[in-house]
Amino acid sequence: MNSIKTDLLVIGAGSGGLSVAAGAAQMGADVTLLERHKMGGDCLNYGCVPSKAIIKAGKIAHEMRHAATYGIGSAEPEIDYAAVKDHVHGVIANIAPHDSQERFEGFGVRVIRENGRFVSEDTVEAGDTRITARRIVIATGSSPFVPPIPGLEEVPYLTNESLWDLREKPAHLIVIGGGPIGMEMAQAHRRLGSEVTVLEGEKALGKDDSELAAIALERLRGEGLVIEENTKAAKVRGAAGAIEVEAEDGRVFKGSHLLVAVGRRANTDGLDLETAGIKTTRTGVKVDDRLRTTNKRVYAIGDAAGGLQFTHVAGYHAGVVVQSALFGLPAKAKTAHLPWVTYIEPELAQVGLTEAQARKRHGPKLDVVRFDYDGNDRAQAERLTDGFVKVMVSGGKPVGASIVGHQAGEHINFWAFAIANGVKMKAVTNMVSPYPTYGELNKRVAGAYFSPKLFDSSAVKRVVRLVQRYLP
Ligand SMILES: Cc1cc2nc3c(=O)[nH]c(=O)nc-3n(C[C@H](O)[C@H](O)[C@H](O)COP(=O)(O)OP(=O)(O)OC[C@H]3O[C@@H](n4cnc5c(N)ncnc54)[C@H](O)[C@@H]3O)c2cc1C
Ligand SMILES: NC(=O)c1ccc[n+]([C@@H]2O[C@H](COP(=O)([O-])OP(=O)(O)OC[C@H]3O[C@@H](n4cnc5c(N)ncnc54)[C@H](O)[C@@H]3O)[C@@H](O)[C@H]2O)c1
Repeated sequence: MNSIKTDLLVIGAGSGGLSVAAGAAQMGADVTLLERHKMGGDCLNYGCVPSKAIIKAGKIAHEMRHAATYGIGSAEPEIDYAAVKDHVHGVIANIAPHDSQERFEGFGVRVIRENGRFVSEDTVEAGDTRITARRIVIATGSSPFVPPIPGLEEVPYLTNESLWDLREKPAHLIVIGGGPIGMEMAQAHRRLGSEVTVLEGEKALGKDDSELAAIALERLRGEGLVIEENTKAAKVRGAAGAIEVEAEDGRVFKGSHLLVAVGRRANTDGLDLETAGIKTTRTGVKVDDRLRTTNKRVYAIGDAAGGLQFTHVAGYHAGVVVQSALFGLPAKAKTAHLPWVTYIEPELAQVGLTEAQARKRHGPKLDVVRFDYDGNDRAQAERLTDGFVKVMVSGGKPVGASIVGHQAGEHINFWAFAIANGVKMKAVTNMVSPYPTYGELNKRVAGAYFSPKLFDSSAVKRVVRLVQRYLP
C-alpha cells in the first residue's frame, strides 16, 4: 500500500469536486482528487448535459411541426432516435476534455481513479493508496433514488443513467415522477414522437411557484403529454415493451418503456463515514452553514450535502470550501441568492423567495410586481408571448423573482445578480435596455413597481401642476 500526504483530498470529480480541485491546485495547494467512475460526474455524463442536448433535439422537431405559424410550411419531422442519441453523446464528448484527467493533471492535481473510503478521521483509502490529508472534501454527488415499488425490480426500467444508452424510440414512455427530471424528459420525448404519460404522486413541478407551474403544465398538456397528478405509482408489472403501472387508486397505465425519476439519494454508502465521525441526515451528509461535517477537517458539498441539488450550487459550494480550507476564512454558504431553472418549454426560473415564501416572510411590507411577455415587442415578433416575470420586493429591494416563458433561465440571471448584490429596484430603472429584447421585461417589471408611486400620487400631480404654472 502506498502512503501519501496531501493538503486537500477531494472525493468525487463531478461539478463540485472538480471546481474545488482546480481552484485549490491553481492557488498552490497540494491537491489529490479521487474518482471511481467517469470524470465530470453526473452533470456531464448523465444529467444536465445530455438532458439539455436531447431537449434541443425535441425543440427542433417541435419547431418543424409549427413552422407554419411563421409562414413556412410545417413538416412532420423524420426522427431517428438513435441519431438523436449520437448527437447527445457527441455533445458530452465535446465537453469532456474540459473535465478530463489530463486537464486536471495539467493544473497540478494528483488524480487517482479509485473509490475512496475513510479509514480514520483524516485518512482515506483508494485502491492501493492511503491518503492522509489536512482537509478532505466529500463531493460524491447523488444517484437516482429507486423507490421500493412492488414489481419494479422485475421489469426493465430506465433512470437518468441508463436513458442515454437507449437506441430505440419508446413508443409509449411512462414516467414516474413529475419533478424536473421527469418533466424535462417527458416533453423532450413527446416532441421526439413518443406517447408520454407522467404519473406524479402529488403536484407536478411541485417545487416551483404554483402559478408558474400551472402555465407550463397547460402548455405541456397542449402538446399531448398525459400528466396525472395525485397519482402515486404503487405496483409495476409486465415485460420489455409492455409495462403496466398501477396507481394507488387502482388505475392502470400501460406503456412500452418506464422512466423512474422520483428524486435522488446522496452517494454516501461505502464511504465508511462513521469511521471518521461524520454524521448523515435523511438527505445526505450533515453539514453546518460553513459546509463542515461533524468532523471539522472534512467538508461536504454539492448533491452529497443533500440541499439544493444543482451544478451551479455545487460550484458555489466549491468556492466557499476553497476560501475556508485554503485561507482559513469563515466563509458561509448562503441560499437566498441561488437560482434554478427547469428547462421545459416554457422554461421556469426562480431565484430567492417565491411569492408564497415572500408573503410569509415579509407580510404587508411585500410588493409583488409583474410584467407579461405579451407586453414585450420581441416576444410578439417571435410569437412567444406565453409567460410573465414576477418580482417580490421588500424595502425597495428584490427578494425573489420568478419567470415562466421563453428563455426564462437566461433572464433570471439578471435577478440573480440583483439579489446577490442587494441591488435596489431604483437601480434597475436606471438601466436602458436595447429595444426590442426580452431583457426589457426586467426593466418593465421595475417600472411596474414605481408606476403606481409616480402615476397614482396626488403629491406628484400637485408638484407637476405647480411647476407647469411657473415654468417659462
Ligand atoms: C437528468 C438530470 C438533469 C440535470 N440537469 C441539471 C441542470 O440542467 N442544471 C443543474 O444545475 N443541475 C442539473 N442536474 C443536477 C446536477 O447534475 C447535480 O446537481 C450535479 O451534478 C452535482 O454535482 P456534484 O459534484 O455534487 O456530484 P456529481 O456530479 O454526481 O459527482 C460526484 C462524483 O463522485 C464520484 N464518486 C462518488 N462516490 C465516490 C467515492 N466513494 N470515491 C470516488 N468517487 C466517488 C461519482 O462517480 C461522481 O463522478 C441534473 C441532474 C440530473 C440527474
Ligand atoms: N433543470 C435542472 O436544474 C434539473 C433538471 C433535472 C434534475 N435536477 C436536479 O435533480 C433533482 C432530482 O430531480 P427529480 O425530478 O428526480 O426529483 P424531484 O424530487 O424534484 O421530483 C420527484 C417527483 O416524484 C414524485 N414521486 C415520488 N414517488 C412517486 C411515486 N411512487 N409515484 C409517483 N410520483 C412519485 C414526487 O412527488 C416528486 O414530485 C432535482 O431536485 C434537481 O435538484 C435539476
